[in-house]
Amino acid sequence: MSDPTSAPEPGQPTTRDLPVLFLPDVVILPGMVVPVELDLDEGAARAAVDAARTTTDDELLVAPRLDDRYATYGVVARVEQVGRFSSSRPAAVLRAVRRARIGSGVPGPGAALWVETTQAPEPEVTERVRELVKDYRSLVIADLQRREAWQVVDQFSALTDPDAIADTAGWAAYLSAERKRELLETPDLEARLERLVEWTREHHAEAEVSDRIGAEVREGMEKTQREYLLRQQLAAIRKELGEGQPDGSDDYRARVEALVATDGFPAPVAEALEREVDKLERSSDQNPETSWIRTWLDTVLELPWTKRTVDTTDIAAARAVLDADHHGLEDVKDRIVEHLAVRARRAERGLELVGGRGSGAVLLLAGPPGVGKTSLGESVARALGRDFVRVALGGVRDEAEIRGHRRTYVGALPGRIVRAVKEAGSMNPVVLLDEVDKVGADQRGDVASALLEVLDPAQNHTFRDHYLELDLDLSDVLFIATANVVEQIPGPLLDRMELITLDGYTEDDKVAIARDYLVPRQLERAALTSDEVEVTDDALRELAANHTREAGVRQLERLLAKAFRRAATRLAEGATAPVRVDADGLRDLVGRARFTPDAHERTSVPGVTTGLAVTGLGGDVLYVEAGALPEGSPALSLTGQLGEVMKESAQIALTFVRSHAAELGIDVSVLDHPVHVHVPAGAIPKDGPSAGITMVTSLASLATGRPVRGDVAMTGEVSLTGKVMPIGGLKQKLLAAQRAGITEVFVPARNEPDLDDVPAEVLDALTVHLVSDVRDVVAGALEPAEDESGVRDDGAAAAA
Ligand SMILES: Nc1ncnc2c1ncn2[C@@H]1O[C@H](COP(=O)(O)OP(=O)(O)OP(=O)(O)O)[C@@H](O)[C@H]1O
Repeated sequence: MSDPTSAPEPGQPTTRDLPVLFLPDVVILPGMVVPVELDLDEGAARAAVDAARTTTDDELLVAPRLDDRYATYGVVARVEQVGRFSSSRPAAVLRAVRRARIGSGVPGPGAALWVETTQAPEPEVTERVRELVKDYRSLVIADLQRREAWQVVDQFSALTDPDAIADTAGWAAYLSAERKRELLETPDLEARLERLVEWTREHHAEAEVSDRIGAEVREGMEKTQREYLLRQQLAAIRKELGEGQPDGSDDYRARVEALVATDGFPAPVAEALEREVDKLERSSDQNPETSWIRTWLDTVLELPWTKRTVDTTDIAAARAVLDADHHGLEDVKDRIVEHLAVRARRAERGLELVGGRGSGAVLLLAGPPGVGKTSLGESVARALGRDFVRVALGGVRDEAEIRGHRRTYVGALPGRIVRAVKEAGSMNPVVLLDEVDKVGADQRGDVASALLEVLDPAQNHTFRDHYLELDLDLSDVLFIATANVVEQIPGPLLDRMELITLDGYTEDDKVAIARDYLVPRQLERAALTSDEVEVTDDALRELAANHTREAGVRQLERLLAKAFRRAATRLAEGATAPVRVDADGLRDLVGRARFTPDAHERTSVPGVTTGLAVTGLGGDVLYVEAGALPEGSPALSLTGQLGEVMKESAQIALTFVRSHAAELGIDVSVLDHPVHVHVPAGAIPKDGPSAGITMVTSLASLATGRPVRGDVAMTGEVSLTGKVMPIGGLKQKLLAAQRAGITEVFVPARNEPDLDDVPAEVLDALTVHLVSDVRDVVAGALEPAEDESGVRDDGAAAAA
């Protein structure tokens, strides 16, 4: 046991007995100055401080109080001052001087507990220690900005002794009492610094992460708060201006939630809607994107995602609807009904519709204007109990019209297909694609290929509109296409469709259609009744024959409308009802007849022949004129906007006539002169091979000087050897011939089967010559020869 009152000899490892003060919760390291409350621990603190007064340097040992054992080390501390805290509780200020090992308890004066203490040896300052001190310093300095570190920095900026530097850890708020105790109990400087550096580095890294997170959170909060404030202000300004709800996002949220909750709502669409509403709620009103999002939401919300109508499966009832809406067209109605029956059956068996002709996928109604294609489409919808929409494709040049513009375009819209479905209000409407022959392919993307995707049952259950960016199921849509000229439909598109042709009506048909459908409808439009206006069949026939010359009934319907407007005016002016619309009175009501049979007049000159052609407007008569040109002109001049094929026909015809002059009874010298072939009307482009025999006849007529008979018309391709080859559109051509007042026609023998489609009424009115050699045409079509001299004179006249 050592002398408790003597101070340690310098340089000696000293052992002294000192009163001890165990402090709970705090760990004091050498170098620290701390106040201690004296009432602490039921007077034990006061006893220890009092006892310290009895030692040489007013010293005592301060050590942490542990739960499970005695601490092995403490610090020797000097009592600097005894007084009161500002709270007036008694306290002492202790300065911790050095580390000391705690030995066993010893008896001592006063109430205090005394122990034997051994001063820790002077630590060795190794190279490693210096490095560690450097690390520690730099870590602490890096931490300068951090509040937790300031006390430490404060303490050690003046220090040079590594041991003292290491013990500044006592101030570090980031070290737990546990760790500080460990530092206290590690007298070995190197080991102590190692631990300290490791823990400081750990803290440093953690602090960095938490700083970063803190900064991000702060920034985010500032931004949201700012936006919130701005929006509140904006709402207030709007309210002042009386502009109402500035931001309908709540409204959208509710609408979306209500909609996606409906049965069978497609999940991907629901997701997309929710995503967009989220976006809307996050974005501010000034953002241009906000209005795009709104428009998009409006579009998607208005689509009939889950709505569909139930098809009428009663085929007889469907037929009855078609019959009620349209006169005649028996074969067309048969085909439509068959198509519907197959569709219904496939649907019942759960079979998919497949593309290709006759597959039942898409109907194509082809024919001239006004024959009822559009109204048949409407009828089909009515027969099935489906909604009906018409999509006009005429003049569509841009793929985006079909498939929509991407949303990033200014004023972007969904394509026509999506708009049609929206307009229909159900997912299984009848969509009439009007005038598919008028779509074009150009540099802006291929309209036809977009349509292919729409019509192809293999693809159209996931049709993707650029604007919606969602899959739309079109597989239940019944597409019906219409076209005037089948040849102008892009091949791949035509391949997917089931073609039904409507060739036009006979005069009898027109009279019946007018009487049963057009007259009642137009009377109603003019607010007239059948008691007020009486229309005779003769008047209708006269209108169909001489006031109009068309395959369909569009013009006829217009003239009826005109007649009824006049009739209404007359009634208003006091005429007595009923006003009679008869053949004689037509001139007053609709003006003069515009079409009178003119073939006789046109063909009275040698070199002019009546041909038959099919145009976009249906069948028509067309005249081929041949004339001789003066010497020195090109051998063959062709005018009338003829296409390549038609020009070749003219050359073939000329070659044939020249080389068979003798057989045809022609003076070949006339044809040695240059020849001009013209096909009026000059403004309309024409093409095709079917005017071949007409050209031969014209040239033969020119060369013989014998005019072509005015009651004759013809159609047929010709070969260089004079064979007559088959042509298309026979029914339309014969209808046109009858309309034009022709009574005899020459047609290719190989077209005979097509005569089955021609209405009996037309065949009754026409004498049809089936020919396979053009010489028979020439023989039958030219007026009989007069005497030799007369012929020459006529020929010369025509040539001049
Ligand atoms: N067989 C018919 N029975 C009754 N009405 C008919 C018949 N054919 C045509 N119509 C009537 O003639 C009018 C013209 O028909 P529609 O507009 O359907 O012709 P379209 O062939 O579609 O012509 P476009 O090719 O110009 O579209 C309609 O009012 C239609 O009801």
